[in-house]
Amino acid sequence: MPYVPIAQHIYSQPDEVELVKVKLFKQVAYYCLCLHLLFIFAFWYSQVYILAIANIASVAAWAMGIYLLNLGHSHLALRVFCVEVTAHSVLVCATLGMDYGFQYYLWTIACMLLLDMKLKLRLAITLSLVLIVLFAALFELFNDVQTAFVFHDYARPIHFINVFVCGLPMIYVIGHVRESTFIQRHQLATLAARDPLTNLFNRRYAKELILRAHSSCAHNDQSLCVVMADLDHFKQINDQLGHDVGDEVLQTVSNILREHVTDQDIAVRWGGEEFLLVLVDCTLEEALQRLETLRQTLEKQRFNGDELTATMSFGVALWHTALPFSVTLQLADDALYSSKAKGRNCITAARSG
Ligand SMILES: Nc1nc2c(ncn2[C@@H]2O[C@H](COP(=O)(O)OP(=O)(O)OP(=O)(O)O)[C@@H](O)[C@H]2O)c(=O)[nH]1
Repeated sequence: MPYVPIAQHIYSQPDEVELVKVKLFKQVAYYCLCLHLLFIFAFWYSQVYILAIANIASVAAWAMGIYLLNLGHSHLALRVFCVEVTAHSVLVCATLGMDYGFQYYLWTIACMLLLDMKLKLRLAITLSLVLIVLFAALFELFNDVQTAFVFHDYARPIHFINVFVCGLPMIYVIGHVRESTFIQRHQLATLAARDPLTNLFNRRYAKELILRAHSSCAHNDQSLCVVMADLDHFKQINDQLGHDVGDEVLQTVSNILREHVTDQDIAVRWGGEEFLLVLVDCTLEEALQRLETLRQTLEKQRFNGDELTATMSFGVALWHTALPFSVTLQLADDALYSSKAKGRNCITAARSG
C-alpha cells in the first residue's frame, strides 16, 4: 500500500466549497461549450469565417477545461477558461467592433479568476484588474471598427443578449459559492460546539455559554442550578455488552436529557459518561423535582433491544451568583459523589453554597 502521510490524509481532502466550485465550473463549461458551438454556426452563416474557426478553437478549449476538471485540476481548467475568454473577446471586438457586447465576458472571467485558490490573492486581484483594464482599453482600440456584418441591424438585441448570457454564470457561480461557504461555516461552528457522539454541547464551548447564562441570571435576579450527572456502573455495560452498546446508551441518555431541559438550559457532555446540566431560572426545589422526573424516566428506559436498563446518579447545587462557577461545580460534584456513595440512582443536593 502506498505511504500516505497522516496530515495529508486528513487535510488534503477537497472541502465542500471546493467540490461545489468544481461542479459549478463544469456546469458553466458545458454552458459555454454549447454557446461556442452555436457561435460556430452563427459566424459561418454570416461569413465571418475567422470567428467561426476561432469558435472551433474555443469549443476545444472548453472541452479541455472539462477534461481538466474531471481530473481534479480545477485551477488549471480555470486558467484555460480565462485565456479562451480573453482571446475570444479581444478577437471578436477587433473583428466586429464594440456594438455587440462581446467585451462583457471579460467581467465574468475577471470575477471567476478570483476563485482560483492556487493563485495568491494579490496576484488574482492583479490579473482580474488587468482584465478590467483590457475591457476599458477595447473601447479605445476598437470603438470605430466598421464591418459589413450581416446581423448589423440586430446589434442592440445581440448586445443585450451578450450582457445577459455572460452575467448569468457570474451570478450563478458566486451565489452558489457564497451559499456553500455559509453552510460550511455553520457546519464548522456546530462541529466546534457539539460532542459528535451525543450532539450535546462539548465542555469547551459550554463554558462560554455557562458564563453568559450566569451573568444574565445575575442581572435578572434569577436563580441557577448546576447539576452533575453520571451513569451508574457504565464500565460494566461496556465490558459485558461492548462499546457499541455503551455508545447507544450514551446517545439515548443524551436524548432524554435534552428532552428534560428547556431552551435556555445548558446540557453538556462533560466527560465520558458524565454530564453537566445548568438549569436556568430554576430554584433548588424545582431542580430536585425536575431531576426526579428525569431519574424515573431513565430508570424505565430500555436499551439494546429490551434487555438492558441503566440508571444515573445526580448531584445538584444552587449557584449563588456571587460565587465562581468552579466552586459551584465542585459542590455539585461532591453531591454526586454522595449519591454514588448512597448506592447510586439517586439525587443529592449540595448543602450550602
Ligand atoms: N462506550 C463508550 N464508553 C465510554 C466512552 N467514554 C468513556 N467510556 C467508558 O466509561 C466507563 C467509565 O467507567 P467508570 O469511571 O469506572 O465509572 P462507572 O463504571 O460508571 O462506575 P460508577 O461511576 O462508579 O457508577 C469506562 O469504561 C470508559 O471506557 C464513550 O464515548 N463510549
